[in-house]
Amino acid sequence: MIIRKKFKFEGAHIVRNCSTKRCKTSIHGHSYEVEVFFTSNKLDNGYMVLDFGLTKKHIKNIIDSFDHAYSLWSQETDEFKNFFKTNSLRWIEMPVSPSAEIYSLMFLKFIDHILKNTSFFNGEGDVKVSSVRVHETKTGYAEAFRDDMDSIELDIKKVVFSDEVVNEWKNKNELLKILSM
Ligand SMILES: Nc1nc2c(c(=O)[nH]1)N=C([C@H](O)[C@H](O)COP(=O)(O)OP(=O)(O)OP(=O)(O)O)CN2
Repeated sequence: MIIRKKFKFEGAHIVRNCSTKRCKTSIHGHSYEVEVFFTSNKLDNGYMVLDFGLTKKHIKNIIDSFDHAYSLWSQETDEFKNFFKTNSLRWIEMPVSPSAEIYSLMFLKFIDHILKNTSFFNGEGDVKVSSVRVHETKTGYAEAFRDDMDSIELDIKKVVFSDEVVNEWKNKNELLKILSM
């Protein structure tokens, strides 16, 4: 059985080295929709794969981190990076350029890590994230599956959230502990 929970964020970026000129040369934003798909080998005591409510804790925090935020590629120049870090409170620095493909793979990895390091107490089975679909526009999305997990090097421990982003996390200390595992 598979369930899906939808999240959204309003984010800004540049995707360097892509083919589309506007996309690679100018800061622009999207109203992203993120669909997260979960599977399990059994249903919990409420006959659910995973109560949707439980996804609104740490998983929602991670995706919402990118809301009203600039996704900053770590290979930008120091001048460019410093500009964002000194003039905008909400930013995320990431080791790979923020295409829709990368958002979907990165969220898949974060959610997989969170699920592996979270205990559930209502008879849940082996709950796994099976894929993450990131709609960048009304017409285009990317979807990352578990088989894609090692397709490119993307270490989530190298993703840096600005202080403002972290300080807005609900259950901040719990999530920081999970991310440090
Ligand atoms: N495979 C990908 N292609 C493109 C990505 C991406 O992440 N993965 N990103 C972009 C740009 O960010 C761009 O802003 C979105 O491109 P596009 O879908 O062409 O946007 P439009 O609104 O112009 O498209 P419509 O056809 O008008 O809906 C580019 N490509």
